[in-house]
Amino acid sequence: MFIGLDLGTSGVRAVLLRDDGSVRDSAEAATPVAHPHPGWSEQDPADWIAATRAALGELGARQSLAGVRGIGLSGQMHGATLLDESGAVLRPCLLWNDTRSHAQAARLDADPDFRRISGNIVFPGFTAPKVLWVAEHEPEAFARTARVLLPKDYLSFWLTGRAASDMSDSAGTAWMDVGRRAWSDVLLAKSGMRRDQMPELLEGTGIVGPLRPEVARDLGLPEGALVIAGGGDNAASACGVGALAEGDGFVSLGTSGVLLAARDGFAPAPESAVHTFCHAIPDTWYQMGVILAATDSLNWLARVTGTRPADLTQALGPLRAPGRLRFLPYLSGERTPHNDSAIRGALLNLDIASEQADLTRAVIEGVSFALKDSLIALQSTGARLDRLLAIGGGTRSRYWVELLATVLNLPIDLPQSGEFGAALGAARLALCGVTGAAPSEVMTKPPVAETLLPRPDLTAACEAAHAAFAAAYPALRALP
Ligand SMILES: Nc1ncnc2c1ncn2[C@@H]1O[C@H](COP(=O)(O)OP(=O)(O)O)[C@@H](O)[C@H]1O
Ligand SMILES: O=C(CO)[C@@H](O)[C@H](O)COP(=O)(O)O
Repeated sequence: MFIGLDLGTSGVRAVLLRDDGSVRDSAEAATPVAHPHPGWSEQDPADWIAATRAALGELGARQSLAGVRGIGLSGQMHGATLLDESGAVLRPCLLWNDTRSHAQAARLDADPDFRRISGNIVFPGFTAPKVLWVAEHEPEAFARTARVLLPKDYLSFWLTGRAASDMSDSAGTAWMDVGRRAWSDVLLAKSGMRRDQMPELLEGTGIVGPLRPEVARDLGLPEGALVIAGGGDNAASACGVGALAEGDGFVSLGTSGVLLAARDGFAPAPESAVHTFCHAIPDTWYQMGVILAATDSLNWLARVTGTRPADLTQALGPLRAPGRLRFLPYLSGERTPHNDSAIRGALLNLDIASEQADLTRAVIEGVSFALKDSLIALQSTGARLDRLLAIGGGTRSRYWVELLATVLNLPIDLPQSGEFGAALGAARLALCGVTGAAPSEVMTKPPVAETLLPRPDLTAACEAAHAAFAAAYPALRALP
């Protein structure tokens, strides 16, 4: 048996896989996020460990974990976890949606070597500018930094005692030569870092090592079980839904919104503000557009209206054409296509008659229009997407998925209920890493429960509303 552990922003999810690759069970535990100042987003790595314990504890209460041979990891990308010489955490992890390092990111991005070697814009969410922010604002913590680890790699370090990362997650640091799948000494030096502060780089199926005996006992796992490097959450999700080759892709409605296209080769296009990263399997890459607040936008509305996201979407009834109420989902700034960490969200055309359901529709329309901007950016790089598979918590709303199919003008497949996300991908990477099975055999596409087609009666209205949405960004940006 194999376990996949996905360290998401909102929690840790554990999936138990049988040796034949089928899912036996899963469990999850929540992790808090702190926003001590506007634009800041942090987590305490101790909470990741507590949530891992809780999720595995729940799994172990229902299933025997004695036969587990491998544990694969997946996680939210880009976070900077700073450790001292002894391996102790120096400060809370600065997360992917923390935009405080915009000035440092702009400075690094102005040096053409970063885009040339890493193939990507240096977004404020990436790891390098965050560590530079620490160097400039918390010099004592920086001086004591012996190692910087991504969130799932910190978990891997705690599990095994070895500091290792995988290509797909490390591609989001801005320190990597993404085409050559190696750390770039040039980019490290230009951000004041040294190679000895970096973890060893493995492919996603690479073996990090066996569990530390005390950790194995703590988690109720067998002592010989191997930890497998795994992947950043989007690459791992791609493994979970079998998006491995050109033409395969998915849309994810999670905290962030992601539109991902698998690519056979490395074809960077930083000017489009899409991300070009290594896939979690060798010699493969992918491209994606990322928006920073997808279900986070709905969560914001739920919070301020004192309700729950599911209650908001369940109250919607059948799909309607977008009205004039417009939401710009830039609550945490935006990556694709604007690369603008200073921009913030907006509600336009509020009316005295606007109801809560109108706000809900406007929010999920705004997120869908932002994903359309990502699709346009992806298509400009030559990525081909004829249909998409939809994953993430937001897909529990059929209204949202049908709207998205209509806005993107692409058929969207909804997988049958069950596991198909990053935790499954991580477990599949563990299976391949331990047994040597070929990823193409193991990482199959999920059975489709339903395909939602663009609604021809609503496509023109969605196109017009998207055009109005796109025109609002420059106007919003120009405001003092
Ligand atoms: N019925 C629903 N309709 C719309 N959104 C939902 C529904 N149920 C849950 N969600 C959203 O799904 C989110 C969690 O999605 P998930 O993909 O697990 O996020 P992440 O991986 O970023 O932690 C919740 O924060 C919530 O906003
Ligand atoms: O920043 C990115 C990708 O570049 C995000 O996709 C994070 O990796 C977080 O993902 P979720 O918690 O929304 O799954």
